[in-house]
Amino acid sequence: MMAASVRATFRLFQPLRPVPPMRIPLRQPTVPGRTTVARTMGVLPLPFFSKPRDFSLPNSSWGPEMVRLYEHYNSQCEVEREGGEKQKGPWKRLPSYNRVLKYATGGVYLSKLIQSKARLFTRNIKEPGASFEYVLFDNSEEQKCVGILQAGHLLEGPPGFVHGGAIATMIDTVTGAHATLLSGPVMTANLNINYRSPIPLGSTVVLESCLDKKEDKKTFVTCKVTSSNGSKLHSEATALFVSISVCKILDGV
Ligand SMILES: CCCCCCCC(=O)SCCNC(=O)CCNC(=O)[C@H](O)C(C)(C)COP(=O)(O)OP(=O)(O)OC[C@H]1O[C@@H](n2cnc3c(N)ncnc32)[C@H](O)[C@@H]1OP(=O)(O)O
Repeated sequence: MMAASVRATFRLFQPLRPVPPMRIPLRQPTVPGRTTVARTMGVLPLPFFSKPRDFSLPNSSWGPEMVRLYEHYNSQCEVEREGGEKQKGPWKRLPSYNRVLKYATGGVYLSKLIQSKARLFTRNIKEPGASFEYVLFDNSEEQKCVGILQAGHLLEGPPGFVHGGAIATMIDTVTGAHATLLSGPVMTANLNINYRSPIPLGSTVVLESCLDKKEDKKTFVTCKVTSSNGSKLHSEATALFVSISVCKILDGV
């Protein structure tokens, strides 16, 4: 019964795009001599619904390079035409939440129904600036996705530098989000990374994911991690994502 209702809710799934909150019919008590009136309620009471916090907006832990790069891409999300009219620009900022499924269903605590303590790995540390501070921007025309990452002190690997697993996590996150935008629900099948130069802890880097090719269920992307001014190559990667059916995840794959 629960699995069926979860599956029904999942039909609303739209990767990285919020859907409006569910409107639930609420029955009024029947008044003698009148028919039952149904009205709708905006959202269900807590704990089932709440407004998710977008973690990809600037906070006080962001350093000048992180802010500069954010503003660089954010200013291209909306452009002003000659008459002062605003229109969509080439880039789109992707909002980010600490529960993927909660967001995908417009605030429904779907992941609570599946696993109450589940949190997105890259958004599970509350202290701002301590781990992954990042924001993603997508350029659908150029089939590119950019991630700006400020790597916090909890991501240490070699003394003073970022852990290779943390770098892999961010590459997987940027390429995974990109592949999802390109192909719908996917899972990482293969990720190959060459680490070229270490990333100093606390620094800001840019991850650029580009579509290589699509073949049936397979989406191939490449990714480069560079210093914030682009002068140093830190890592380069290739990744393969395979399209999956969302029901497969619910059935335990
Ligand atoms: C918004 C936040 C974004 C975060 C993104 C994070 C993404 C993740 O981390 S996902 C977690 C890590 N990944 C996993 O756990 C995946 C585990 N693996 C699986 O579930 C499955 O093996 C899966 C889904 C990848 C592929 O299974 P399945 O759907 O049965 O694919 P299958 O039909 O066998 O293969 C499809 C094609 O892909 C190819 N393929 C599958 N796996 C691989 C692989 N590892 N390497 C190379 N090719 C592969 C097959 O050869 C086949 O190719 P072709 O069509 O040319 O014959």
